[in-house]
Amino acid sequence: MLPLLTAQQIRQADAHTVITEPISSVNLMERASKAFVGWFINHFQDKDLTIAVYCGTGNNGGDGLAIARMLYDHRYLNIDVKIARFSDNATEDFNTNLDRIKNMGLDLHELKRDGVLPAENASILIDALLGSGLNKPLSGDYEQLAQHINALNKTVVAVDVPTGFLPDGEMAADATVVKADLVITFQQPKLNFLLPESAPHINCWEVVNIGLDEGFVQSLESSYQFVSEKDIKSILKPRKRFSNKGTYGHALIIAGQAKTMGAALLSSAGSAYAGAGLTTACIPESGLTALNTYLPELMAIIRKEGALPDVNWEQFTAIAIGPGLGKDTAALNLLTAVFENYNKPIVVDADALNLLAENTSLWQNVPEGTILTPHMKEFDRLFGKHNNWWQRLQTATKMAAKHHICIVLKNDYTMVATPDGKAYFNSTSNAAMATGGMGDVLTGIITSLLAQKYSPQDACIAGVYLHGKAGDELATPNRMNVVLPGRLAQQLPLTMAKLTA
Ligand SMILES: NC(=O)C1=CN([C@@H]2O[C@H](COP(=O)(O)OP(=O)(O)OC[C@H]3O[C@@H](n4cnc5c(N)ncnc54)[C@H](O)[C@@H]3O)[C@@H](O)[C@H]2O)[C@H](O)CC1
Ligand SMILES: [K+]
Repeated sequence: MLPLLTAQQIRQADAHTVITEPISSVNLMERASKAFVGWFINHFQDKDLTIAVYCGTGNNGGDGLAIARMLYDHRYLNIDVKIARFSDNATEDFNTNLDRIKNMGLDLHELKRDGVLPAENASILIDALLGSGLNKPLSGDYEQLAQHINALNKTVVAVDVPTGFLPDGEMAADATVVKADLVITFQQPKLNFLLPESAPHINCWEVVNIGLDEGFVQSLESSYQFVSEKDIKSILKPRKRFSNKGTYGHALIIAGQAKTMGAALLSSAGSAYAGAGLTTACIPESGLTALNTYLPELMAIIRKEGALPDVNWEQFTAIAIGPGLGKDTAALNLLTAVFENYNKPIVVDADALNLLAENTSLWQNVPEGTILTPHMKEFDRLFGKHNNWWQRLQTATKMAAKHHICIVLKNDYTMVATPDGKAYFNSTSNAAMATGGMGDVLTGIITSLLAQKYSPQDACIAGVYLHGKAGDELATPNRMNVVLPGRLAQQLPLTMAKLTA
């Protein structure tokens, strides 16, 4: 796992590295700038590019000066450096880099506090005005300059963090931020890059390693982790020789109404293709033909109107409830019965989440390790209205700890909050997957992994990763505009085989 640190923790790691490596802070700046330049020149290979580097007078600006110098050394000769002298303060490393760049033959301009905005002929702008040191929203000269840069509509590459973007914490919805086509960020993605509020400000980001002390970073025991393929490979267990269907558990999916059988079929397919030994769908009688036709490998328990189905709860190694279930009394009775009769973790999705939100007394019977899989609206129905995703992240970790459950809060970087108060951000999935039924398949996958005896935490982290990875494998090489959930389910055996090989 890659620990995701707050800006304050990154500063600590920075200071620690300077002392223990040891390396001077200006050399750490040199290393960071070199890493930026390495990525930049690989992707912008035309040395005739006209580049303007906008520098503040803090360390982000110091990076900007070092980057300009290094690009010039790499024979990018059309470089113009603009220094925003909006503050009387400058850091020592900024000043050192200013001394280094003077007399190199580059164009250096100073922008004063007089509000005159600079003309701009360059095609690429490097934003090194402010970075992770941002301590208040942009105002005055910085805000005007950021608005001016945005109005130019040029390609912007930001150093570490776009100017005005808060790396972590609650950011005002109307904050002025330099809009970056690309952010080349140091050491790790900043937490707010992973939240939807970043969408208007950041088109994409890349991480470059600047060699902060790994041991120290791990010792900070960050509450936030970024999940990588390596982590999933260590979670997933290959299927064994001499195993049989009993080895891989029996999942029960309680889902669907006459009109919403698709949700039951897709979640059951997710479970079957993710490898549960047996998958039984608990569905209304009207859905039986559809079930048998769609996937004959599935088994059925029929729900008759007005009666609870006769279920031998203990025969199932995992149970999911919710997709397409509806919110009528029958659905509520079923959910109540599941909570009362089954004391192992239960996957609660869709309508079952809404029922839980409306019937808070149900909470007392929620088994430990239970997994909730809400999207944003379901999450807010459960836990109250939130104004932004930072708030949702805090609530998710708090509620997961309070109720000893896992909460899978779905989005581009789906976060899994766990009973120990941590949050794991997923790194797979793509916009082609934004289509109805995708969440049903995810519920099936997580239930399947739970049935196969993965812990609730591992089932969530690996399930979310596999779901996104299967979607990536389909969408990315084929440049597919949309990936349908049923097709994604069929991809799972291949995705899982590659990760367990
Ligand atoms: N470990 C690392 O990741 C390294 C990071 N480097 C670079 O350093 C910056 C952070 O530098 P810092 O000097 O702390 O802050 P900034 O340059 O972002 O800001 C300078 C200064 O500006 C003031 N300020 C903050 N907010 C505002 C505002 N809204 N309006 C006006 N002024 C503001 C405040 O006083 C700040 O201190 C990081 O992003 C990297 O680019 C190192 O180069 C290598 C190690
Ligand atoms: K910046």
